[in-house]
Amino acid sequence: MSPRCDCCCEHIQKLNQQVSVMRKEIKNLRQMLDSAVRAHRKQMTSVQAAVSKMGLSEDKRDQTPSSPSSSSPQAALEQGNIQTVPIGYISSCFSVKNGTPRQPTICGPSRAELRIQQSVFNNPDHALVGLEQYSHVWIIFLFHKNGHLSYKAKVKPPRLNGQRVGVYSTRSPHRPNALGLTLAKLDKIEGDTIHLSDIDMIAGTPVLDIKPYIPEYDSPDTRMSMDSEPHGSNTDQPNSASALLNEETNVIIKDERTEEGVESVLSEDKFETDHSSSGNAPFSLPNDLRSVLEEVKTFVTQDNIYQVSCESGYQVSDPPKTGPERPCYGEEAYTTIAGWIREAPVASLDVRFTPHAERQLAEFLPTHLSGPSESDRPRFKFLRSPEEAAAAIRGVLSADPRSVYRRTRCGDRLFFFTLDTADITCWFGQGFAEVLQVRPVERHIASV
Ligand SMILES: C[S@@+](CC[C@H](N)C(=O)[O-])C[C@H]1O[C@@H](n2cnc3c(N)ncnc32)[C@H](O)[C@@H]1O
Repeated sequence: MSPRCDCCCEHIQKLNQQVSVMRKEIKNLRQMLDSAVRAHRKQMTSVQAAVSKMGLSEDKRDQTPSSPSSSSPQAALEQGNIQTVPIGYISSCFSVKNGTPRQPTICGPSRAELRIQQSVFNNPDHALVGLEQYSHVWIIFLFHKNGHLSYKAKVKPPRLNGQRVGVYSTRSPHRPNALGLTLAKLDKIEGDTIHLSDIDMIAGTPVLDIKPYIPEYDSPDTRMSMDSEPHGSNTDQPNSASALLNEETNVIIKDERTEEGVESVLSEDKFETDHSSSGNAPFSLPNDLRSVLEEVKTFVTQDNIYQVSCESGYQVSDPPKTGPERPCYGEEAYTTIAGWIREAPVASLDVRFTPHAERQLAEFLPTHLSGPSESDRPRFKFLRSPEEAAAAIRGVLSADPRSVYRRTRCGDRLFFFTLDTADITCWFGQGFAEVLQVRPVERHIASV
């Protein structure tokens, strides 16, 4: 190889310098291009989100079969975008979120009224005709007091004491479409107004829909018992032992759902009453299986009802933190729920009243009583008596209504909530809540 001359070397050096400058420029250009692409993508995403919010998404518009004008109500409906119109607003014994039961079954005497708006129907009372035949109704409503509309994929249910689970495995109010669903007791209907109890909605809650609760449609265990009605004669019936177990499992589910005592649910009376009350013929077992049924009953009414192994055909208890066991036979045989619903890490509390609080509560007049001499006494608007109010307070407090933060960080602070026309003050100790004061809410005294 011939030796390089000086000028060649110099030239090569210059070229190398130029190459390295160009490399740097290329690198810079790449970086600029990358960030421009990122910015563009971001912009596109937000534009797409805005477009789909308006119901004008390109993809979806192409899929619309009958191509109605994209801004028509029909197109909006087909794209899943509807303008909701509340059919009415809840008046209830809970005025603020604090102290409102987290689920309707927590506090039986919780009461509410719902008046159907005339702006929705010319004759709102017509829309309620026939509903009086049902004992319970589903109320679909908006969590209108969610404050900020933010939501997260994982939430911390208060009963899980800080543990996180997917929002769709909970009844959290904070969800993309702030819709609530409550199964309420239908007390009576007066014209355009429905009177409810067992509710967990605050006053002013906009209601979007009402549907009758029909166990045969809404409750898997009832669906099973309908299927099993013709057991005595049906040749397609499953073998008798498994039919028996299936039926019995239904009984267990009823117990879990209603949280009634095991004994009461497993009694023959209750079993038959449940069926007859839902309009079905009473379920009857072949005689030779009755003794087996008795054995099964004795077995499941033992303390370990939820710890029976799958081999015996019963549902295994779901320990907190683990997923539910699947049914051992026939998927539809019974429902399963997350273990923490039944066995939450947050224990229920004993509730007590100080003598002072008891006296204050007794001062409240039952709703139906009035008289000039007693006009200075506070009166409930929804609750029927001080006893009913005491039961409601017990229901609310025994479920520990505090947020996880309050419970863990400032457990010794006083807790205030309003129930109907009473302001309640209480405090929490280890395993209990004590009501210290029950005072009338000023504004209600003035308006009654
Ligand atoms: C956990 S949610 C459950 C509601 C319903 N049963 C459900 O499963 O969709 C019940 C809680 O929502 C809150 N809440 C009730 N009405 C509300 C409203 N209109 N806006 C915002 N939060 C409400 C109260 O704090 C109540 O304790």
